[in-house]
Amino acid sequence: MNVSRETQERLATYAQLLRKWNPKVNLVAPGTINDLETRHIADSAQVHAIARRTDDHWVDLGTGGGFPGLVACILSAETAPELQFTFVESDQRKATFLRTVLRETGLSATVIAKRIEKIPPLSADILSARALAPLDTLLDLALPHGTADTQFLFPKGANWKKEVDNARRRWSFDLEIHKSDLDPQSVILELGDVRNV
Ligand SMILES: C[S@@+](CC[C@H](N)C(=O)[O-])C[C@H]1O[C@@H](n2cnc3c(N)ncnc32)[C@H](O)[C@@H]1O
Repeated sequence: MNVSRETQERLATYAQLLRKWNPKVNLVAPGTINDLETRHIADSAQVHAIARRTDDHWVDLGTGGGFPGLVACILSAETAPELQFTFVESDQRKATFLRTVLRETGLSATVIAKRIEKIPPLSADILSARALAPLDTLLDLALPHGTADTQFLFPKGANWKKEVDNARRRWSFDLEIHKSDLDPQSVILELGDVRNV
């Protein structure tokens, strides 16, 4: 990754903490921990690369161990330092992990350790979520936290076409499909102008 030394150090601190916490908190599937940099972090960096640079507030729902929100936060400290991040993660131990990484990397972001359905609207300019729910139900969770202009960014696996077809039954939206550089079957769905039909 072509990033500054400071960003490299922050990513290394994050990876080190994740490896330390993972056996107890299950932040990523144990079988994928060896691919942390090449899989989870690189996957999240692709989302950051697509995100608009001009916005104020990025919300990541169901952040878990930090994908893609915390990686985007670390990378944005270099590319878009004004961008504010909010992570919503209802699991208290995972939320504590996220706060620990923020403290150890010297970054600030808001961590809301509550259920997405229970919190007031967040007015996201950019809203991301990975592995939280199928697109149809994901939009139920995400839309209350967006605005008319929100850029929705959802990494999806091999099933993405089916998810889009299902979602079109209840939702209309502009869609741009970004192919993943890491897995030929995976994509990042970029949605805009999302409406209930
Ligand atoms: C499968 S994990 C994915 C974590 C991360 N986004 C990733 O891709 O590695 C889903 C996460 O969403 C959280 N979650 C699920 N439903 C939620 C809800 N309604 N409100 C807040 N967090 C939720 C879970 O605690 C879990 O950490």
